[in-house]
Amino acid sequence: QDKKANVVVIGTGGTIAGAGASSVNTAAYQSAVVPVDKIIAAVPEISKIANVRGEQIFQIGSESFNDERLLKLGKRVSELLKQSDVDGIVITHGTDTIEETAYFLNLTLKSDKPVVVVGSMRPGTALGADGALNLYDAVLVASSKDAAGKGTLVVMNDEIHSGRDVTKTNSFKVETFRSPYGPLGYVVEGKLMFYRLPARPHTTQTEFDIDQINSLPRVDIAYNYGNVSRAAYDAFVTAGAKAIIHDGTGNGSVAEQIVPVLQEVRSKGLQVVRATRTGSGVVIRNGEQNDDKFDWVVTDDQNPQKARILTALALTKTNDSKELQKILWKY
Ligand SMILES: NC(=O)CC[C@H](N)C(=O)O
Repeated sequence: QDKKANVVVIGTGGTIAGAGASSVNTAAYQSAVVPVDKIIAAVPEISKIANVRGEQIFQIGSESFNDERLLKLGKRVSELLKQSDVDGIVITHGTDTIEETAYFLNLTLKSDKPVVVVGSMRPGTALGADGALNLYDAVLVASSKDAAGKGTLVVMNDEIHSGRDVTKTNSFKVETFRSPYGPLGYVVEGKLMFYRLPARPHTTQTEFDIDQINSLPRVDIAYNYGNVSRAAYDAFVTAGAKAIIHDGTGNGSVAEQIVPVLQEVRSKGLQVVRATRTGSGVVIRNGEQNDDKFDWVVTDDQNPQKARILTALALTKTNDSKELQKILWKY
């Protein structure tokens, strides 16, 4: 690179901003305590690859992300992306909900500039801390023209993932982020190596624009298991949900006592979205249940938490179940 890129690192908290009482605390520590400027300063190698400045937007565990914070983050990223003196963005983020934030940004940002979400599984104080290298790699990706136009990316553990696909699969290991179809590429020794491209529309190719969205309709997720009852569904209806993601067993199957509940939910105007709790695969329309008859919709391969994000965005555009189904299959 002849000229160093300008990258803004937005701090939101998480373990990458965490600190433990001792170096052997790899999994027990306080997250979201180290300011973003201190996290950047701890990796002086970064100044050789980019001009970086930090901006602290939140200092939270990512489990505490809500729609309001998601919108605030998205709007700030969008604002920065419009500045000619900003070439790329890195967001330091707790890993628990990275996949939701990354999918949301992937669907709503209107820019080709690289946006990279990064976290760590061990705090900076731990033996084998992974945050410094992850941050270095994230800045590298955010500075690179090769990463432009590929949607919002998640960089962790030497891998570059699409924000659409990536999901956290292990509660404590460094090797926790996986995409069902593999990462888009690697970052090794300061080099980006891409092998795949996202097939689904993202960022500039979608109908969702963060600048135009000021609130998200309430969408809840009802987890299913043996002996499941209607209690959660009723509570979500009472709370004012506009859609319920039925986090179903297997292929989004519905227990016999829940079938009439979902019919009732739909008759009250809420959308019913069948998803799978298995962690992978697509839910087949009219497979386990007659979706045509009940006017329910199915997820494609989005896990329930990603389906919640997409459904909420879809409901800002339409409340027609056929349109919603098309959107779930498109993105
Ligand atoms: N590894 C992590 O980042 C987890 C810490 C915290 N629960 C969070 O998601 O922010």
